[in-house]
Formats: sequence, structure tokens, C-alpha cells
Amino acid sequence: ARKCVLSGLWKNELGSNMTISAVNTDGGFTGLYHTAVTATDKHIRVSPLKGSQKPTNQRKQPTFGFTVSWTFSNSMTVFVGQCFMDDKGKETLKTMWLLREEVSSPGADWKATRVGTNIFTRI
Ligand SMILES: CC(=O)N1C(=O)N[C@@H]2[C@H](CCCCC(=O)O)SC[C@@H]21
Repeated sequence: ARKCVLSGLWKNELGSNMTISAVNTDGGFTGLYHTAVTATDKHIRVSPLKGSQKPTNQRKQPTFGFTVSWTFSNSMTVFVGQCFMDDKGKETLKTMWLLREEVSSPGADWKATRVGTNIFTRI
């Protein structure tokens, strides 16, 4: 049965790419994220990601979530989304993300989180 599994190499329209490891039996996975863009003035470095997806023995187009802990800044991003497969077997990850910056005081908390959508396709 054709089902969408997250393992492998993905890219998004910003030019970022990510590699996701084998998904284990409880849906857990790890990987590496190489962002093409940053909200900081830091030099970009590959960053680890950890996440889980709904097991594909029950779902063909599973939902998933993962967290990227950026190695070059003090911020963190969480992604949630779903893996879709078209009738030709082409997979797409439609996601939304929250980017949380580290701010200096609670007074700046209001401006610390950015939100966005993003689509990944296989490389
Ligand atoms: C998928 C997507 O839209 N994004 C992507 O691929 N890279 C940017 C952000 C990278 C943040 C780097 C760390 C920092 O700037 O503090 S996470 C959301 C956005």
C-alpha cells in the first residue's frame, strides 16, 4: 500500500533541506536540518531535529511534528504537519512552524515567536 513515510531527504521553497532517519516502531525519528535562512546574523550550521509521526501501519498520510534546536542561535523551531501523497506517488509535507527566539526579558516575550507555513518535497 502506498504510504507516506518521513525517512529520507526533503527540501522546501526557501532552499532549506532536512534528512530524516528511519522512523522507529513508535513513530519516533531524528534527523538533521540545514536551514537556508535565519532571523539572526549568525553563520548557519546544520542542526539536529527530533520528532514523531503517526505510525503508517494505521495511517497512509500521517501527521507529524518535530523540533529543531538550532546549533548557531539560541532559538528553537517546532514544525507540525501532514505527509500527503498524490495519485502518482509524489509526497509533499505541508507544515506550519513556530520559531521562538530567546529574548532578554518577559517584556519582550510578545515579539519572540514567529509563525509560518512551509511545504517540503523529496530531493
Ligand atoms: C521551513 C521554514 O519556513 N523555515 C526554514 O526552513 N528556516 C526558517 C527558520 C530558521 C531559523 C534559524 C534559527 C534562527 O534564525 O534563530 S525556521 C522556519 C523557517
